[in-house]
Parts: sequence; structure tokens; C-alpha cells
Amino acid sequence: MADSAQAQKLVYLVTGGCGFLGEHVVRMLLQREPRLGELRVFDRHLGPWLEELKTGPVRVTAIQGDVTEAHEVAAAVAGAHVVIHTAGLVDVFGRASPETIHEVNVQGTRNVIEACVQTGTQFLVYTSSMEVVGPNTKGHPFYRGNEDTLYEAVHRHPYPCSKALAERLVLEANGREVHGGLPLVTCALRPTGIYGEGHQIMRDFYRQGLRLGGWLFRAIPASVEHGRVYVGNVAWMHVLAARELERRAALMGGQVYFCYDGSPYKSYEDFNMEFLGPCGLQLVGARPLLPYWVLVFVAALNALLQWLLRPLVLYAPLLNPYTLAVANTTFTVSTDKAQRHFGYEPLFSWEDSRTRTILWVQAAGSSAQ
Ligand SMILES: NC(=O)C1=CN([C@@H]2O[C@H](COP(=O)(O)OP(=O)(O)OC[C@H]3O[C@@H](n4cnc5c(N)ncnc54)[C@H](O)[C@@H]3O)[C@@H](O)[C@H]2O)C=CC1
Ligand SMILES: C[C@H](CCCC(C)(C)O)[C@H]1CC[C@H]2[C@@H]3[C@H](O)CC4=CC(=O)CC[C@]4(C)[C@H]3CC[C@]12C
Repeated sequence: MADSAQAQKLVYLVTGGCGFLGEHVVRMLLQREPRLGELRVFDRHLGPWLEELKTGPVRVTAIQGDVTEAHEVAAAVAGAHVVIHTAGLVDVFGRASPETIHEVNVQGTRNVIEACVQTGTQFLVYTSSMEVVGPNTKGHPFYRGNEDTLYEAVHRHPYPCSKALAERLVLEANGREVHGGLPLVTCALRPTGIYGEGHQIMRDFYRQGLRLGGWLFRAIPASVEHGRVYVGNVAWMHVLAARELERRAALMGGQVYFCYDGSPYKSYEDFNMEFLGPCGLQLVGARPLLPYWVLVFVAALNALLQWLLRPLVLYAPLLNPYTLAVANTTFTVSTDKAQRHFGYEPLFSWEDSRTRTILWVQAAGSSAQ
């Protein structure tokens, strides 16, 4: 009986499977989930790289769909054993409207939950974010905190608001009866700032540095620590959590886990230099070159320009009051909850993560020339 249960092949669905994190989750499942029988990759935009995966031993089904369309989600979820819901609109730059962010991140998540309930899918892993906790609007530091650290989570920006609401929906859905009578088991993983192969903002910083003759200019004090985690380890954590939800339902159901690994605690810019430095860039200044009030002023000006220009053109620079506050507030985690609850250990050391990211930045940078 135990043998036949072990031999059972499972159907996994990854929403947002063609995004930065989603692609790593998809590839990790194919490499490291022995019970995988079929992998459904659901995304609004399917990547051409999916084709090469279709020649392997696991059946890979690409599904072009929108999480805001309940019927499309239900069709994709039907018959799946496990859903990893990573699709989301990651926008802190004002590219999308608050309504669209809410629709994708909150209503999309509601659709995924309801689809699980209607079709009898029992296991749901949700990609949440550190942003559901903070940094808060008051700029309070969160220093080496864990899942139980008390922190005043106050959100105003549409992205963290939407992630917090969606996470709550997922956690509250734990224990709901799904079609067939069994309970839904859910958990939420909260990555800090993810980096690694495919990280577009890192690539943009690299290209910007190249345009400026190899220089980047420090804007944030080196003393402000920003939590970062390697994409391969975040993907591995999703795969392990999804695998262990069944065996450890009572312990893991309804729980949140920060994503962590051995990446060093550094400021956002100093951390990026771990990769951009070996690619030939230099960060100028031991201290920020501009006084903080100038950055606050430019960020506010950018927000005003975005609002004024919106009828004519989309103006969405990296610097705005929200991104400045996030980059300028210490937020780091120190926890072993995922290790205690489901045996997570980072698959990639810091050295591996760093080397892989450097190689990718070099390749991505040269392909831009
Ligand atoms: N990038 C980061 O540093 C962090 C990301 N996260 C979360 O991780 C998840 C993945 O983020 P990334 O990979 O960075 O973003 P991404 O933008 O690269 O990937 C998101 C994927 O979701 C898909 N998607 C968006 N709207 C959709 C819709 N309506 N229907 C179907 N698919 C849709 C996109 O096409 C994309 O492939 C998100 O839920 C995000 O909130 C959490 C913490 C940090
Ligand atoms: C773009 C910011 C850095 C620019 C600062 C400037 C203009 C002074 O150089 C990024 C700083 C921190 C990033 C965010 C953070 O890593 C946490 C995140 C979690 C998520 O769930 C989504 C992405 C993000 C909000 C991430 C976005 C870019 C930064 C704000």
C-alpha cells in the first residue's frame, strides 16, 4: 500500500510559471520532484523556453490564461493535486493602476482558492512577500526578524496591500472542505528581495552602469540592511513546501514562512555590487552622494510627474516615494521556521548563488550591446 502510494504520480499546477520566480519553480520541480507526473504551467504570457521542456519524461502542459478569469483558473486546476500560486502583478513603480493590481493579486488569488475548493485540489502554496509585513509607512526597521516578530504592518501602496489581502485569503482558506470532502491545506511563503538569473532590475542596473561608463552612484547609506534571497533557494523552498504539505498538514497548514538562505545582510546597493562589481562596475561613494532630502524631493517630483503625464505617457522611474522608503529602511529576516517545519535547507550556497548570478548578469549585459 505504502509502495503504491509512493509510486503515485502527481499533477502540479504552477501559476505565473513563466515569470522570474515561476520559471525557476518549474525547472526545480522537473529536476527535484520525483513524484511529478504532469506539470501544468499557467501564465498570461507563455515563454518559448517551455517548448524544450516538453521533450522530457514528465508531461508539461502550457496553459495560456489569466488568473482574473475564474473559469480559466478552474479549468487549469481541475485534476491537479498541488497548486503553486506564484502569479502576481509585481508593480511598485506605478505602471499599473491600483485596481488592476488588486484584481490580479487579490481576485486572482480568490479564483485560485475557489478553483481548488470546487475541483477538489487539496494543497496550495502561495507566493506571498516580505512586503506583507514591511517596511511600514513609518520607516520602522525590521532587524533580523522572524515570523513571530511583532511589527506594526501598515500599508498604503497598492502592491503590499494586495499581497497582504491575498495572503490572508490563502491562510483563512486553510481547512475549508474541498470537493470530495477533504480539507484544503495552504501555506504562504514570503520571499524578501529575490535575486538571481532572470532578475530584470539587476540587469537594468547593470545596463545603466555601462551607459554611465562603469559607474553607479551610492544613494542609500551602507548601514541600511535589505533582505535578499537567491531565486533557486526560493524555488526549492516552494517545491519542498508543496511536497511536505501533505505529510505535515497539521503543522504546516495555515502557516507563513519567510524565505531565507545564506545571502549576506547588506544594503540594497552594496548587495547588488556583489554581482555588478565582478562585471566591471564600481559604486562611487562610501556615503550617499546626495543628501537624503534631495532624494525625497526627486522621488516626490517623480510621483507628481507620473500623475501629470499619465494622460499622455507612462512615466515610471525606479525612484518614487515608496521605493525610496523600501530601499532606505532596514528589513532583514533571521529564522529557521522552514527548516523546523518542513526540513528546508538552502540548496545553493551563497558562493554558488553569487557565481550563477554573475554569469547571468554578464550574459544578459553582453546580449544588450
Ligand atoms: N521579485 C521579488 O523580489 C519578489 C516577488 N514576490 C512574489 O513572487 C511572485 C513572482 O514574482 P516575480 O517572478 O518577481 O514576478 P514576474 O512578473 O517575473 O512573474 C509574475 C508572473 O505572473 C504572470 N502573471 C501576471 N499577471 C497574471 C495574470 N493576470 N494571469 C496569469 N498570469 C499572470 C506574469 O506573466 C509573470 O510571468 C509574485 O507573486 C510576487 O508578488 C515576492 C517577494 C519578492
Ligand atoms: C527599485 C528599488 C531600488 C531603487 C532605489 C534607488 C532609486 C535609490 O536606487 C528596489 C529597492 C528594494 C526593492 C524591493 C524589495 O526588494 C522588496 C520587494 C518585494 C516584492 O515582493 C516585490 C519587489 C520588491 C517591492 C522590490 C522592488 C524594487 C525595490 C523597491
